[in-house]
Amino acid sequence: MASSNRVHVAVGVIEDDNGHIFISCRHPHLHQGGKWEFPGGKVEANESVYEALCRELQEECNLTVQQACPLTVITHDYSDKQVLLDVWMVTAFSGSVSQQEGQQWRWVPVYELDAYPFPPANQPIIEVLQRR
Ligand SMILES: Nc1nc2c([nH]c(=O)n2[C@@H]2O[C@H](COP(=O)(O)OP(=O)(O)OP(=O)(O)O)[C@@H](O)[C@H]2O)c(=O)[nH]1
Ligand SMILES: [Mg+2]
Repeated sequence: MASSNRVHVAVGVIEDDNGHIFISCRHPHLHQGGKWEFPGGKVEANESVYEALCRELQEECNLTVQQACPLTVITHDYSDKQVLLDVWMVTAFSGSVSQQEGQQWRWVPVYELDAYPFPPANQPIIEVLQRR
């Protein structure tokens, strides 16, 4: 499949003051359903990645991004879909954060991330976080 079919996704690793990371469980009917994820979603036309990150985190988590910086970029080919994950570390935010779309969610310490099944594309993100 041509690279233009690759889905560009803005992904936010949100860390609270205790060093815990916000994760939620994807609805079963979605792509990679039942796996845990970092919040985020597709970058729309005419939108920067940062704008997409802010919009998705507002929609999905009721979180207003105040500061974020790029963490890593991952391309991954699933059998049914090609993705480019543009992963950002959210270092300052406001809002009463929770998952807004009925998904299970929790804050977990970085060393516990291994205990959760994530989509295969996420493994490098977890490694980057654990190496910091
Ligand atoms: N949000 C998010 N998506 C991920 C992660 N890892 C990963 O492979 N993806 C993939 O990225 C793609 C797009 O993410 P998404 O489903 O959140 O997109 P979205 O919020 O715009 O959803 P929508 O299509 O319902 O509007 C999905 O195919 C999903 O499987 C992750 O950690 N977080
Ligand atoms: Mg999403």
